[in-house]
Amino acid sequence: MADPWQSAMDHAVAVARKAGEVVCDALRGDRAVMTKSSVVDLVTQTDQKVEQLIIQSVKEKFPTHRFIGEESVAAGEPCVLSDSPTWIIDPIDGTTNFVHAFPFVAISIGFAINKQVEFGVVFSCVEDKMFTARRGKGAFCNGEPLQVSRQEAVEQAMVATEFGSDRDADVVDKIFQSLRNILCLPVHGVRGAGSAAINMCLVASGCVEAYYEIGIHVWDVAAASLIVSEAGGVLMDVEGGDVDLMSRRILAANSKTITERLVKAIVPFSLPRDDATPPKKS
Ligand SMILES: O=P(O)(O)OC[C@@]1(O)O[C@H](CO)[C@@H](O)[C@@H]1O
Ligand SMILES: [Mg+2]
Ligand SMILES: [Mg+2]
Repeated sequence: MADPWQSAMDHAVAVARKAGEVVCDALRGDRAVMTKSSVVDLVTQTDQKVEQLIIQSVKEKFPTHRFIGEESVAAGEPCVLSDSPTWIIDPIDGTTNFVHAFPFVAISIGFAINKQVEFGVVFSCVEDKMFTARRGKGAFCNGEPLQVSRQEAVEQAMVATEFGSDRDADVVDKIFQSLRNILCLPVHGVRGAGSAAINMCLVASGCVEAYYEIGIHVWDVAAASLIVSEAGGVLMDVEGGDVDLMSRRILAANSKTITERLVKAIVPFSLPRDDATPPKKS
């Protein structure tokens, strides 16, 4: 039976590539920086321009579809995932990297129906790596199949995480406690690309065994969550329960064995859910 969403996925790949050209052009020019939730939570006109490019392009082909876009939510749109076909968009995942021309920036486009991600596209545009996944049909990078690492020993694992943009001392302390616990398991190393989407694609590619973070948003991880699972990986909450893409917490890994060791090391804390934050519009 023909895949009813193949044309939508093809469109996502095409518009992600076009958005990547805009981002890479902007990397060669000036990048006016603005701030959002804190002085280190950055946004640029390129983030906003790319998100509008993607949304307008999709609306022309799929006028009844819904959207969750990082910069639209920042501007006051609700962050609500209904059963309707919904595009979950991070126009630039890794904006801080983009501002500093640190070469790991991704356009992330997830597509969900009945609250389940059906395809995911992450374009790491400086690397020119197009990561894709369709539910039940595998994960790929530039058309090559992806498979998570087969390493089951955490002591021989590489783990990815990020420090996030919260500079509250208590939150930073918890982040560092987790980092210390994990380093001392021990693990071979800890890395961070500066983008949740790229970190998760590194899990799917077998380059790191796991990625965890508390502070992410649904648009950071929706597309990459399917890329990880279709590459044979597992997704869960940092405390070991089912993953909840609206919870602002995620643990993506190559195996349950690795996740079980990491869950014991991570110091959990909770943040307001993405779908609990009231829209800013009056
Ligand atoms: O605001 P952005 O760039 O879309 O995303 C923020 C982000 O890059 O920052 C975190 C690193 O701390 C990542 O987990 C997340 O993807
Ligand atoms: Mg992001
Ligand atoms: Mg972003």
